Amino acid sequence: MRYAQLVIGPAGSGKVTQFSTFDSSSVPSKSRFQSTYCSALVQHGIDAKRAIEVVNLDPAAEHFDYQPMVDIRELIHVQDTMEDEELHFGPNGGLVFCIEYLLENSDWLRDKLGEDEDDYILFDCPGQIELYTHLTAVKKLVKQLQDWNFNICSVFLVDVQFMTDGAKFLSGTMAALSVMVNLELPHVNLLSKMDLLSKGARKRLERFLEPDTHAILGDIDLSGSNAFNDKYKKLSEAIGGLIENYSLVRFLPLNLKDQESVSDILVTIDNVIQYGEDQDIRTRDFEEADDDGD
Ligand SMILES: Nc1nc2c(ncn2[C@@H]2O[C@H](COP(=O)(O)OP(=O)(O)OP(=O)(O)O)[C@@H](O)[C@H]2O)c(=O)[nH]1
Ligand SMILES: [Mg+2]
Repeated sequence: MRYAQLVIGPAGSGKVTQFSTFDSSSVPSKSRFQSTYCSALVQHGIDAKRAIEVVNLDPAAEHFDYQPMVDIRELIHVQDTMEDEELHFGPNGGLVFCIEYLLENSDWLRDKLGEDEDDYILFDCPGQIELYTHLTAVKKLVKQLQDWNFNICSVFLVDVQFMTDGAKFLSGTMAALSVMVNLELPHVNLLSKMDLLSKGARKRLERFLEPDTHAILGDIDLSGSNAFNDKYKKLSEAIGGLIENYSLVRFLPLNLKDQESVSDILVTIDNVIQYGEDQDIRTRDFEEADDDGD
């Protein structure tokens, strides 16, 4: 088995692009702040003597100091699709084309990934939300990875600054739900950039973290009765009910400045993709044998 996180989320949510604060040759340091999810996880892995690799699937990524294990830009760059005489894509169509091109050339990816057992890989994806909410290319890519023995889960990052009031929280939740329904993968939602919230904002957010629709709806201003408000209220309640009844969408706060937060998230995701279970079984067997006096 191999293990993978598909790291997705809107542009700027903090998935990876900048590795500028990351220096892979440096000594482990618990205090240095890693500015994005992937770099924080890689650094956490180094501190814990655990190999966590990154594969760059963002064909528009500019530059990073860190060398990813595989880089889609070696196969195709979004610039290629925009400058090509026939294709002439804009940046968004170009991104979609690149992911489809990767699918058509999946042998390239398979060879690059190799076949090492127990690899643990973060796939950094582009921040174009349509790729996850309704297009099929990423879904097909996931299927490929599963065929190549990857236990994979999607990790959806949302910038917490866009989630601090009821209405925003509902819309972020709906985005997460669309991704979950489309990808059909084990799924973890993260609120990134927790370090940027004030104490007050953090407190307000806490009410939303356990899915309590009343808290969320109470936060939406529906005072004053008019035709729009009445309809809007009904709609919000219906959406709230959907979220509550299915208990589907939960968000975990991620604070990259807090090592404990990073390690809690990693443990949660490891459980989801069953990373480490084989090792556990092996230890347990060993302990049982020991009890028998062997
Ligand atoms: N303070 C703070 N800043 C963060 C955090 N995570 C990311 N950032 C910053 O947010 C900005 C956007 O982060 P990126 O990693 O480029 O975002 P992305 O999700 O990869 O975006 P796309 O590649 O456009 O899809 C960068 O300037 C990061 O340094 C965080 O946890 N805290
Ligand atoms: Mg990025």
